[in-house]
Amino acid sequence: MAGKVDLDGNAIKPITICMIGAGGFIGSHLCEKLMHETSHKVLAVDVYSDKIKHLLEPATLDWADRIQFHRINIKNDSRLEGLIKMADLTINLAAICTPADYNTRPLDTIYSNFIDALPVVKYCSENGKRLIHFSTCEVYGKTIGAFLPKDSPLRKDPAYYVLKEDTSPCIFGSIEKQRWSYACAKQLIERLIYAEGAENGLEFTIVRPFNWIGPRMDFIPGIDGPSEGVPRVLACFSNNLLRREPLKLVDGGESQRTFIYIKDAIEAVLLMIENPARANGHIFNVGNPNNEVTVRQLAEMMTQVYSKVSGESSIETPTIDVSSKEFYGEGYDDSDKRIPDMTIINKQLGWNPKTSLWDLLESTLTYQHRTYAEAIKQAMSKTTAN
Ligand SMILES: NC(=O)c1ccc[n+]([C@@H]2O[C@H](COP(=O)([O-])OP(=O)(O)OC[C@H]3O[C@@H](n4cnc5c(N)ncnc54)[C@H](O)[C@@H]3O)[C@@H](O)[C@H]2O)c1
Ligand SMILES: O=c1ccn([C@@H]2O[C@H](COP(=O)(O)OP(=O)(O)O[C@H]3OC[C@](O)(CO)[C@H]3O)[C@@H](O)[C@H]2O)c(=O)[nH]1
Repeated sequence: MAGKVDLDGNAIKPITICMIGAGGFIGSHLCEKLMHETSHKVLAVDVYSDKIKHLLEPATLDWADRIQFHRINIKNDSRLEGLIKMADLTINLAAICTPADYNTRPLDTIYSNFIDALPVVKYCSENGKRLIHFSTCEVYGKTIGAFLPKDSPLRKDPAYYVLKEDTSPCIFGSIEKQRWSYACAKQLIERLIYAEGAENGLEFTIVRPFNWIGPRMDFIPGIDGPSEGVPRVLACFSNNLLRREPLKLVDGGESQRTFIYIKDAIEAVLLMIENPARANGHIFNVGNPNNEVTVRQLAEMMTQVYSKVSGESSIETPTIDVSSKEFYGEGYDDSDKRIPDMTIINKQLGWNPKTSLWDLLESTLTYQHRTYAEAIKQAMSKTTAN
C-alpha cells in the first residue's frame, strides 16, 4: 500500500499490532481490513481462531507473513508481555460481552472486563506502547430522560438522551441488578487507562462501540459456538428466523438501540490506528445515530428482510413477548436508549457512518441464510427423526 497518507498528509509507516481478542466478531473484521487494505503486521491473540481461519490458511496467501496467531488465554500466560513489547500498538478487544452473562456470571464478567485487562494496560504503560482499548456504550447506562415522567416533554429534548463522551453521566442500577457488572468493570478500566495517561503518559484511545452488527457476530445456538448460552440480539433473532420460530421480545421490546454496520465501524478503527496524533488521549463513541429502532421494530424489520433474502414467507405469529426474568434470569436490567453524539469523532477523524439499517440487515441476513440455513434444516430433521 505504498503512498498511503494519514489525515494530515504524512506517509503511513507499516506497524506491528498486538490484537488481543482478534478471533472474535470485531477482531475478525479488523484483521480482514488490515490484511486486505494495509501493510501492517498483526500478532493475533485469542483462545479461538475459527472466525479468522480464512486469514491464517493456506500459508500461500498474500499476507501470510503479516499475520501470526497466538493461542493465548491472557488470564494466565507469561507470553503476553513479550508480544506487547514486540508491537508498536496493542488493541484490546478481549472480553465477556454478552448481556446474558452479566447477571448470571457476574464474577467472570468483572474479572474478564477489569482484572484481565489490567496487565495489558500495565505492560503498555511500562513499555511506552500505545493502547487502543475497547470499552462499550454501556458505560452510559440509562439516559437522564429515563427518570423523567413518561409524559414529560423534556423526554423529547436531546439534552436528556444523547450520549456525549465528555459530559454525559454514567447511570447504573442498584448492586442487585447484576446486569451492570459489565458496565461498571468497563467504566473502571476506562478510568484506570485515563489515569495512566494523566500520571504516567500512556498513549491511549478508548472506543465505545454502539451495537456494531454484521456477519460472524456471536454464534447460532446448537450449530456453532457454545452449545448453551444466549447470544446478542442479532444472533438470537437470526436463530429464530432460521428455525421458523417467533422472535422473543424481552419486556415488550420497548428498549431502543442504534445499530451500525461492522464495516462502517471498522473504517473508524483504522482511522484511529493510522492517525495516532488525532486519536491519542480521546474516548470515541462509534455508532450510527441515524439507525435508531425499538427492539420490536428491529424484529419486524429483520422478519421482512429475512423473507426477502430467503424467499420464505414469514410465520403466522412472528413475535412473542417474554419477561426479562424468564429470558435472562434474576438481576437483569436494561439501557433504555442509546444515541451516540458524534461531535468528537467527527472533529478528530472526520468519520461518519454510511449504511442504513435496512441495507446492513440485508447483507447480514443474506450471510446468515447462506451460512446456516442448511445446517439448521439438517439439525432440525435429526431432532424430529429421534
Ligand atoms: N460488538 C459490539 O457491538 C460491542 C459493543 C460494545 C462493546 N464491545 C466491546 O468490543 C470488544 C469486542 O467485542 P466483540 O463483539 O468482538 O466480542 P467477541 O466475544 O466476539 O470477541 C471477544 C474475543 O475475545 C476473546 N477473549 C475473551 N477472553 C479472552 C482471554 N482471557 N484470552 C484471550 N482471548 C479472550 C474471545 O475468545 C473472543 O474471541 C469487547 O471488549 C466488547 O466489550 C463490542
Ligand atoms: O432475543 C432477544 C435478545 C435480546 N433482546 C433485547 O434486545 C436488546 C439488545 O440486546 P443485545 O444486543 O443482546 O445487547 P445490549 O444492546 O443490551 O448490550 C450490548 O450492547 C453493547 C455490548 O456492550 C456489547 O455488544 C452489550 O452489552 C435488549 O433490550 C434485549 O433485552 C430481545 O428482546 N430478544
